Amino acid sequence: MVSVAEYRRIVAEHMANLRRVETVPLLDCLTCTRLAAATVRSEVPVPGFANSQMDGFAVRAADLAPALPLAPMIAAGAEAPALPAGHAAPIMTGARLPEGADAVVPVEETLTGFTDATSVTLAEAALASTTPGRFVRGIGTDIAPGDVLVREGDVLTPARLGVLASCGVTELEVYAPVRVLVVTTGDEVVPVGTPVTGHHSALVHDANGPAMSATLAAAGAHVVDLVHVRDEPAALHEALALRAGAIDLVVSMGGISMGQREVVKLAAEADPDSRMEFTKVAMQPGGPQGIGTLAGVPWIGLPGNPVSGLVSAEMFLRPALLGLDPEAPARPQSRAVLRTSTPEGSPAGKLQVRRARVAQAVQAVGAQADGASTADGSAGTAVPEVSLVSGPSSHLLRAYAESNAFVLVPEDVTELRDGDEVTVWHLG
Ligand SMILES: Nc1nc2c(c(=O)[nH]1)N[C@H]1C(S)=C(S)[C@@H](COP(=O)(O)OP(=O)(O)OC[C@H]3O[C@@H](n4cnc5c(N)ncnc54)[C@H](O)[C@@H]3O)O[C@H]1N2
Ligand code: MOO
Repeated sequence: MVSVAEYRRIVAEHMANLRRVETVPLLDCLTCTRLAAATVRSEVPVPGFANSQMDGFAVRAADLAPALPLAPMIAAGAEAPALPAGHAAPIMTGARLPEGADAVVPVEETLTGFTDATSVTLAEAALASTTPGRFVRGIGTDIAPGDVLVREGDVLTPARLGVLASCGVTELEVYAPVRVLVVTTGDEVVPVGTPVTGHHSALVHDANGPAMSATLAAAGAHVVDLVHVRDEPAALHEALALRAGAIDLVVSMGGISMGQREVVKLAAEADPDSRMEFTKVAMQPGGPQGIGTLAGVPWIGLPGNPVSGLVSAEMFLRPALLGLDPEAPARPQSRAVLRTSTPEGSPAGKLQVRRARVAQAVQAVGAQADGASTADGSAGTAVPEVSLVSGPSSHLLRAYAESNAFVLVPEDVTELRDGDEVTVWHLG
């Protein structure tokens, strides 16, 4: 049996071989998860010019007087003629600060507002508080030339895309999305839209296909296609032959365990060039796993039970697609206090991954027993409480959908009780 840590390294290595770099327009990175393939530094300062933080009046702080004659108005995007000494210029948010001005008085701190065309009368607050730099956004205060905008491996989040755009970056090097074929298996599985009802029905709707495709896409993969194959190895080879050259990886679900009709295992046996390893990982759920090359394509074979597949993707595939350090937690990790009405078991020698909910309300550790706050008035260190959502079985997909966290029960822990401190991964 392979440990979870070891298998995570194996999957990371397998997936690292699939990475290709491409240069793409920034505007092609908006709708899917993309990873920067190189560090990008700014060549310019942002803001590129000193500008007003408020709608108001550009002034020189040293020239302040209860009433100031007006210079022409400066709109955002317009040129800003120099401010004559002892004057104020109406100025809009984002407009360039004129030469000679060093502060802005917001319109709310004037008695005349924008109504008087010839002068502005300042309120006491403006006279008392206006110092050089007040309500001015200086050159380079957000980004200085040479600042790192994104690092290799960074996800291009909305804010990072905005930062790149604000520096005028039009294209950049990213990792090409891994082109994945998602394969679901099993004679009992039918696509959504096909009825499964009836007295003798032994059919189930395909839950894995949509759930796994969405999981992979959210981690930056390009799901080229989703196909279902019956429990016939020839059908699997056929599906592959049809897509040869168009995919980098197959992620299959099901057909890898101990039965008599395990289609992925049988297809691997029928392919003399296949280099698939079928193994058991010391994890529950998600024990059976397959990895290697089948029909000439890199392959990850996940277990068919819907929760097993999704937990496997969370533990192994998502981190590898995102290029996360295999030694570090793949989600924000914290300790939490377990709340459970009955003791819960966990298999010895396996990492149990329980689906759970972290409460919004947090327990104030260090707060006094009567609920009063600590001597310094703070509420103490916040430790969240966590409750398990349903049992450990891997068909409980709805419970997974209701969860926002995993509780990771280590290999040497066989029982969980109310009040135990546990390790939690916070899912997105
Ligand atoms: N004798 C043993 N039997 C099993 C073992 C074992 O160690 N010894 N392991 C169990 C565990 S744990 C798992 S997990 C499963 C994995 O089996 P497979 O990967 O071969 O998956 P299947 O048998 O094809 O399917 C399992 C289960 O999931 C349902 N399923 C499959 N595909 C879908 C889909 N697309 N949508 C919804 N549900 C799906 C399928 O109907 C089965 O109920 O093996 C155990 N057995
Ligand atoms: O490992 Mo199976 O994935 O427990 O259900």
